Amino acid sequence: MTQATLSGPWLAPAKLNLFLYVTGRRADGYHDLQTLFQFIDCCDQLYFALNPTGAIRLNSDLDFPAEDNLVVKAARLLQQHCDIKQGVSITLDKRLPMGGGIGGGSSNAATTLLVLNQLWQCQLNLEQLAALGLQLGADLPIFIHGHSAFAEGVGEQLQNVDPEEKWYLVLHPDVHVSTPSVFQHPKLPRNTPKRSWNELKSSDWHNDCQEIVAKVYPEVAQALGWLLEYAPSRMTGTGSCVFAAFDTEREALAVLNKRPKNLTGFVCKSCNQSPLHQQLNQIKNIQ
Ligand SMILES: C[C@@](CO)(OP(=O)(O)O)[C@H](O)COP(=O)(O)OP(=O)(O)OC[C@H]1O[C@@H](n2ccc(N)nc2=O)[C@H](O)[C@@H]1O
Ligand SMILES: Nc1ncnc2c1ncn2[C@@H]1O[C@H](COP(=O)(O)OP(=O)(O)O)[C@@H](O)[C@H]1O
Repeated sequence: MTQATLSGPWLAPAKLNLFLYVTGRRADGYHDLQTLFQFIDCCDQLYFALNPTGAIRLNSDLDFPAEDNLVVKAARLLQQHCDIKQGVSITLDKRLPMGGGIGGGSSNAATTLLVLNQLWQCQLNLEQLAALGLQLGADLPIFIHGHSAFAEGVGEQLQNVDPEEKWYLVLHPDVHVSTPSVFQHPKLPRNTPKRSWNELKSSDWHNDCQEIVAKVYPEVAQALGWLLEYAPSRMTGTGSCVFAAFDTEREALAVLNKRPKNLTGFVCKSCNQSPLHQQLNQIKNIQ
């Protein structure tokens, strides 16, 4: 595999939380969850160019400082952890909506860790990369892990599962929901009883954050109310995106095309192996 191919584009897929239950509050302020993660084939793209100077640079259209970007934080963390002398210029082609509960920022950071682990020859395994990633956010481990999972703890205890791969219509209400504000809300249900995967997989699926978020953000309530007319629908993560499953792309597109003008959305296919890990495996097979 040539260095040019390794430079990109590398995919950073989004995720859906097919269910999300808050089962307790921990002493460190975080909440224990039980959630089902599945990837979707909607992705940001990243490019990497190594340099000998040690500098880490980011090219992107995002309107906040590069130093606050999880991509730069991930590159710096790995560089320091492995005492790497090389630097990297990273180009981020942002396509995923931000603050929508589909994990774009965490996925960008996970792609950065996984790809730089190869390019800088750090030789960390997935477990070590996931532990490093967890320092940047609770959603990092699932993207490092790369397979759909039933997750517990803050999302770092992962059990591989294979939920049916469906077509999803995802609506993105025009609001940015802050994850900390949802977890700080006094009325968030925090004590849903823990259940086993066996029990959960055959029950109806819900999201414990949905009611609060729909109350605070009427845009989320409107999107959910509209989509529920067509199919069972839920919010992903702490919102703002809501989704419904369909058996075919055609059915999902037909509903998308009927949406009111003020709603944006997209249709995607879910997949149990992360599109990034599909790319990484291709490289392993070629090398
Ligand atoms: C809830 C989930 C479910 O997938 O989804 P998102 O909607 O954000 O994608 C995630 O666990 C979010 O993960 P992530 O977005 O990485 O959150 P973090 O940066 O680690 O946490 C932001 C803040 O949210 C709160 N937080 C987060 C996760 C958690 N299990 N309990 C919490 O109380 C904490 O106050 C924390 O400081
Ligand atoms: N590479 C990145 N992509 C998106 N958001 C980022 C990134 N780096 C840092 N952030 C910050 O994280 C916030 C939430 O990002 P995102 O992952 O899109 O949302 P969510 O956790 O709701 O899925 C953004 O509003 C932004 O302030």
